[in-house]
Amino acid sequence: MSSASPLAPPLHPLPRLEREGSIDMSVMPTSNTERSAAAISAVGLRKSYGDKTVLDGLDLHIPAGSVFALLGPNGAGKTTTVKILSTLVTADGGQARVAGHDLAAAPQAVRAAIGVTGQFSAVDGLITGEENMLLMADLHHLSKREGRRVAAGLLERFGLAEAAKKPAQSYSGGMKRRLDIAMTLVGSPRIIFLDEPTTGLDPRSRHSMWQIVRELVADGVTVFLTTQYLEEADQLADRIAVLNGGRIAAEGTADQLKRLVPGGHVRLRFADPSAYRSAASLLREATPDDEALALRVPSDGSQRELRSLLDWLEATGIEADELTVHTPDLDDVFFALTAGADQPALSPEDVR
Ligand SMILES: Nc1ncnc2c1ncn2[C@@H]1O[C@H](COP(=O)(O)OP(=O)(O)OP(=O)(O)O)[C@@H](O)[C@H]1O
Repeated sequence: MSSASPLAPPLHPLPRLEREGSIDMSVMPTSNTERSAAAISAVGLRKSYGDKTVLDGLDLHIPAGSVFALLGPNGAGKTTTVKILSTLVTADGGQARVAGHDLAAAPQAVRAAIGVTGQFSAVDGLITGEENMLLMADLHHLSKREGRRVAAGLLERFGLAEAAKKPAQSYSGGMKRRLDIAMTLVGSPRIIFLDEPTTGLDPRSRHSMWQIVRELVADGVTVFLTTQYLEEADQLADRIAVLNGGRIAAEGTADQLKRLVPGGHVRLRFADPSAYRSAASLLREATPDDEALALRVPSDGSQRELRSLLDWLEATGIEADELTVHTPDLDDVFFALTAGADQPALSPEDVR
């Protein structure tokens, strides 16, 4: 499996949208032969339970060595996607390749290349953290000596060395999650699925989990993350996809997604009241704030729009003392894109 830099340019840039227009819900193209090597790719994945369609043609392309976050409201099908891609559940239709292996034709090879942690924890509470690790080492057919070496190293790395001889059921939620990930790493997987890894954790444990993810990625591991926390996706993911109605409603970097919803603006602040007044009279689309001597100019924050604003200021000889770009946050994007899901959806205005 070749690796690709997480800093590679966007594989399928989102289309530019009309500023005042509605959100483009179109699915981004995913079957492009010019793509870089994928750790995970899927085309047209489908899954129904009874007459409920959970996945209705899911397309994915996740470059090796990157973090991909799948967001979606409760019941959107995030866990179902993880279960399919990790061979725990079979899809009704579509194709997927994980670590270069076809999911349907070579599920054993897929299983050997991946690790899965999250909502279905593998931790046995009745035995110690160390015993859990050694059990894992046995499952991976490591020799006793090698198993002890790997277990000790991982327990140390995840801050569990002191608690190693205590039963796992005495661990805090954060410690259990760390043990779960440590157990997954015994097999040195190149791809890890983390299904809601920080749900229920306090902020400190959440940050320590984020650090673990960053370290995994620095080691070249590909991380497929599902999360309810938009900040988590924002912090960790190279690319984020929002799952809604069984399909990917939008996909891109956090910044690209934020540009999808209206509400972004540039704030120009002036020290000189006369400069402020002339700018306000010329920039008709701007919302003035007389008290702060500031103008709020609608903008998607793109380089093109910023350049045209700066060019305009230059041409008119108006000098702003401060220019700040404000993009909507991921909450805005999430609410806007998942309107129509099972629970009441809010418009971007409602959440601003
Ligand atoms: N084994 C099953 N049998 C029947 N329905 C199922 C089964 N597994 C999942 N579902 C249904 O499929 C839908 C998607 O479930 P899934 O757990 O994938 O959602 P999710 O996005 O992970 O949600 P959450 O954020 O709440 O964990 C839900 O409506 C769920 O009830």
